[in-house]
Amino acid sequence: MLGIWTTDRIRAAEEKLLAVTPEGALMHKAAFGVAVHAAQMLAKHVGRVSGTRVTLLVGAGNNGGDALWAGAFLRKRGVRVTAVLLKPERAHEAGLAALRRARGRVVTADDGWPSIEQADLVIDGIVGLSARGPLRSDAAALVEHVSAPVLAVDLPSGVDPDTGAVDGPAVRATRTVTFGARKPVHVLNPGFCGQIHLVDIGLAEELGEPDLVQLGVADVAAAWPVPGPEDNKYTQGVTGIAAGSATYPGAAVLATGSAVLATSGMVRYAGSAADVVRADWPEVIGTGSVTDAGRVQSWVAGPGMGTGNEGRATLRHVLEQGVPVCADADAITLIAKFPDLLDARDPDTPLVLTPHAGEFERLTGAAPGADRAAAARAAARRFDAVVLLKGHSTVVAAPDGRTLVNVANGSWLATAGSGDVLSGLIGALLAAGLDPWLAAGAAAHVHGLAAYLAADGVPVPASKIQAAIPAAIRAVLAYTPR
Ligand SMILES: NC(=O)C1=CN([C@@H]2O[C@H](COP(=O)(O)OP(=O)(O)OC[C@H]3O[C@@H](n4cnc5c(N)ncnc54)[C@H](O)[C@@H]3O)[C@@H](O)[C@H]2O)[C@@H](O)CC1
Ligand SMILES: [K+]
Repeated sequence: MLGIWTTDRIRAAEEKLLAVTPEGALMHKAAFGVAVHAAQMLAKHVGRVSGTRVTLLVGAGNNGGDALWAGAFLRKRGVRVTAVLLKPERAHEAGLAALRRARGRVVTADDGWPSIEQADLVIDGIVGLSARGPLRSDAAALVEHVSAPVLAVDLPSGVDPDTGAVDGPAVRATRTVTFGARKPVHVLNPGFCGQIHLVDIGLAEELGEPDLVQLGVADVAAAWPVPGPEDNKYTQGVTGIAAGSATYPGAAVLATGSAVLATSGMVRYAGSAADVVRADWPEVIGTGSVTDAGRVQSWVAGPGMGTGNEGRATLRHVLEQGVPVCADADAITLIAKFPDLLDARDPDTPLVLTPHAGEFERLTGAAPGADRAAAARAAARRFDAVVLLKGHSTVVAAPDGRTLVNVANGSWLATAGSGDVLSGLIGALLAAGLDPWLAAGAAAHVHGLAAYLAADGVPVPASKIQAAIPAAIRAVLAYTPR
């Protein structure tokens, strides 16, 4: 698993490291990394390094210090460097001296416009770990002038380091070079960060347990149920799907088919779309109602199920069965409307809720807000359930506080029926006995990958995302350690 640490934790780790490191050493390492990446970007965008123009946007803290030192290193490669100082009297002293020694130009913000407009590359050292609130007006004005590719130092200025929220003008970086460890902004708002590169400054030993994690492909491969010689159709779990209706069978077909494709276990469908489901998926055992569905090891309830009395009775029944439940779409709306439905649940059996922002608001009474990880964590505690909050970055929080983020490869998942596909994957993994937090995270990973493979750069309907599930699982399992 790849760790992500909040700024408080990073700062605490840095303090420990700073105490045992010669003064300036960490900043030199960080700035050297910035300079290397800047040179790479110049080579890529301009075709050469020497003779190009780089403009540094320099704030009053160490983030600006990094930019100034990087500028000094770039001077040695023949780059024409101009530093635009937002607070000349508070600019990082040693960094500024280094740039001056290297014969870099230094101007104030008022005189900075031409150099920003003419730059081949802009290095954003306005603000880093200590950023608070929207960019101040002088910084905001500079940011709005930038049209060249931007390399952000540590994180793009104007984007909140701990939540990724943007409230006003912000840097849209082509590349972000960060130090020691990734911060929440890098996974919660990757769109503003561009390509993210981590420069090792020796922080790993001091960091401790991460605040957020991202599942690596090897983690998903290790978790995904693969049958062994001893397994049969029951040992991989039986997934029950309560979804869709005779009038709207689509959700049933999407959720059920995805469960079929996810594992080698069995799938039962219960509802009025049974005939349509069987026509598409002959291996599925279909019944008209959850009451005569037979034994399952997990239920998926909700997609296209309706929010009337019938849906309510169905949801109550599946919650009473004492098996893990993935409650999606209409099931979330029903729980929001009738919270006592959750009384039917055995508190020791896992529940996974998969709201998008609107459903989240319905469920909890408040929109997720700027801090989506904190919102998901609070809802997970409140409902004693795994909460998967959908978005470009999907956050999955467990009641015990474990939180992972799944970053989408593009936005092709934002299409009708895509959520039904996800719920089927989660249900199949729950039936196979995976920890519910890992099941939701692994399903989100494969779902995103299937969308990416199916889309191949163009819009794609949910049925094609479903059809790409085997290719996505194949790609993931290629990472299984042998
Ligand atoms: N501490 C360390 O050991 C290291 C720190 N490094 C760099 O140091 C940075 C952190 O430095 P600092 O803690 O000095 O702080 P920053 O450089 O992140 O920011 C501090 C300055 O930004 C201003 N500021 C805050 N919010 C603002 C806003 N919304 N609009 C405009 N200005 C705002 C503050 O008034 C302050 O002057 C990291 O992001 C990283 O770039 C690296 O050099 C690696 C080593
Ligand atoms: K920055």
